[in-house]
Amino acid sequence: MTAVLELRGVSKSFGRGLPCVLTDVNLSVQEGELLTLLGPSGCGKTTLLRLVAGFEQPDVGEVRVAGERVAGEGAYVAPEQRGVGMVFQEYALFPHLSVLQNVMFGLRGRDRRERAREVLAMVGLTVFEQRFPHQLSGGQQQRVALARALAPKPRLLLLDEPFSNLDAALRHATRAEMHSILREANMTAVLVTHDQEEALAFSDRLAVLRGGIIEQLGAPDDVYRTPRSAFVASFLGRSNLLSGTAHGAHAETALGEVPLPEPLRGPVMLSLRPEDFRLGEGGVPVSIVSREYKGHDVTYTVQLSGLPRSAGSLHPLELLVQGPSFPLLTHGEHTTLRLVGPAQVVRQ
Ligand SMILES: Nc1ncnc2c1ncn2[C@@H]1O[C@H](COP(=O)(O)OP(=O)(O)OP(=O)(O)O)[C@@H](O)[C@H]1O
Repeated sequence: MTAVLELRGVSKSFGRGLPCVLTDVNLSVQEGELLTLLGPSGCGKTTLLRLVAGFEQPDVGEVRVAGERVAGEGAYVAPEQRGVGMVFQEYALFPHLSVLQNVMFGLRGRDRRERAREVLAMVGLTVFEQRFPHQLSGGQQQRVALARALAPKPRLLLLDEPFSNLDAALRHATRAEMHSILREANMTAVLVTHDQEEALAFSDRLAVLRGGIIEQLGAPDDVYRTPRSAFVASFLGRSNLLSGTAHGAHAETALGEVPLPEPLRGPVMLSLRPEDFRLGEGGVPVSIVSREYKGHDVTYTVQLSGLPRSAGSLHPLELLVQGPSFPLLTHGEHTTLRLVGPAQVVRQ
């Protein structure tokens, strides 16, 4: 099967002697796949999208769209020739054109009106076709932008933080709608976001970027359950990073013996998710330091009691633990803590 998008050994810097914004990026996206690029501000997400769109050129490596080399090794195909559509954070609609005219803009041929109406129906905006952008909500404007990007039947769609201008409730609804529209159209898309919840909910696979390097790539549940580095463990969800010494199937830690996913020896760093603990069901004694009440559950910060302070640390070990929202535990309360989920060995 030919990948719709393929990046091979792509590196990019913005001037001689300046550090690489992207380093040796290899990535392929299959037909109908929704892939998310996730990472902190400045890690190179937008630069990667701009390279795919054709607004930037790689220093090294190549970009292929549907098997055709569009950049690298002397090749350069202009953005408008790549068959790549884009949706941005700011919807970039023409304020003086109606919804229908906005979607028709850029289409050629006698059937442009029919095609525009077809995509407006796809995004559920047929009744608004004569309105102007300012007469629509943010979520509706974003759907017009999506319709406009889909209208020329692109081979690939790039979505750059498309939901970040919307408030929380609308962001959630628009994301779900956009997801089902893209699925229905069997569209191949790359989404850029720094929002981990969005990446987990939206994608078939996600790539976590750090300093221009893909640190981990995989299905959202795989990356969440088996982060390979301390950075991925902490960036995608919350994690407790705990050092220990591995003796085969177990590691000796401040929490006692923790089972390892595979036998190891020597110093290790473990990632333990807050939801993989139970409070009040035996284990080591702890006290509640603080709590963050979230309605459906609570995240407690707990402190291990009665343990010697770890070497070199001035503070007793504190851990994040997710618990049920009823009954609530209060500050200073003493209870017990037991690890019930798997520990993951991560590199620092
Ligand atoms: N045209 C440019 N000239 C020089 N440096 C640039 C240029 N565009 C981006 N950079 C630098 O490249 C790095 C990556 O920027 P990029 O916009 O790709 O990051 P990002 O992950 O999308 O960040 P954000 O989430 O904040 O949008 C940053 O350090 C930025 O300052």
